Amino acid sequence: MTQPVVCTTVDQMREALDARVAEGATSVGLFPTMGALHDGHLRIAQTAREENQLVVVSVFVNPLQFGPNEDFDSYPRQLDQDVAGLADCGVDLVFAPSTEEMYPGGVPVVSVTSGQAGSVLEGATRPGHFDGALTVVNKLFTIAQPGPGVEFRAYFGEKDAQQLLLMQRMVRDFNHRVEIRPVPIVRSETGLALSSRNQYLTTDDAAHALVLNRTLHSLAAGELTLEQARAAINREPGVKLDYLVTVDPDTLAEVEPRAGTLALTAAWVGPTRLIDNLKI
Ligand SMILES: Nc1ncnc2c1ncn2[C@@H]1O[C@H](COP(=O)(O)OP(=O)(O)OP(=O)(O)O)[C@@H](O)[C@H]1O
Ligand SMILES: CC(C)(CO)[C@@H](O)C(=O)[O-]
Ligand code: BAL
Repeated sequence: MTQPVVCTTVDQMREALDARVAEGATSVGLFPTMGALHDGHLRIAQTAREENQLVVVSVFVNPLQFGPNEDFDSYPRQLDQDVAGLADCGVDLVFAPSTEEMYPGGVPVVSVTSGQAGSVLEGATRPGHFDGALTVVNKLFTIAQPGPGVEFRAYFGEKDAQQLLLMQRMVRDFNHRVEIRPVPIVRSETGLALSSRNQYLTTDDAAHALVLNRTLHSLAAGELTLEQARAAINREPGVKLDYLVTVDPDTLAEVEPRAGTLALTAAWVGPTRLIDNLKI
């Protein structure tokens, strides 16, 4: 098994990437993450491995996308363990920059704004979150851009459905030369969507968190109305609903539940905020 090359600066990253392209790599897959990798991440890294000659995974806990009362300081950081998992997937390059490397001089003067689509749902509870996520991914697209003649793909999980849609919009709006590859949600055997923040859950929390996926399925099956589904989530001990809506998957406009819509939910399970979604 070959160890990935870990680059901590933009220059190192570009040098390593350019060298591999000069050696003949004709496709590059970029998978942006915040680390604390779980099996869902590793599945995505494997998909990127199958589809590209060169695979780059970025690991960066991006301060710009955290609100002042969110978990930036406590977010799990475990780079050595992450690199070991990525080595098993055959990842070539890991880009793990410091905050100073990504944002020399502090908060960037020029940044990406996510508009109306970034101010609803996740954006309503986490103001500025998507501006931060788009800004860092915009930089990553520039940093890992392999240049003309080389296919460039970027991988995003459907768990973060609103983020995925916004990334697609940014690529269209900024004419980024990259193909966005959506990856289906990876779940535990019990149905819980895998998430780095699941590390915060107690055993009881993890059991109560199953109400999210269970309720999405009941809604999709027509066994519950939206109101009943919201009530079912709020009845679960220790769980407090943020939102449960059905939306048009292309616009995020709220619509009645019907085939072709996407049910999206977010809830606090104890102190931990989780999200999930299901296509109806
Ligand atoms: N269970 C999953 N299934 C599919 N994609 C996932 C899953 N978990 C994470 N991803 C995707 O991996 C990428 C990196 O996500 P991130 O590093 O934030 O992990 P996370 O598990 O979503 O963490 P968090 O708990 O902070 O939400 C995102 O595109 C995200 O959608
Ligand atoms: C895309 C991303 C890595 C940007 O920081 C983050 O929002 C995430 O992990 O989904
Ligand atoms: N998984 C999306 C990144 C975040 O929650 O900040």
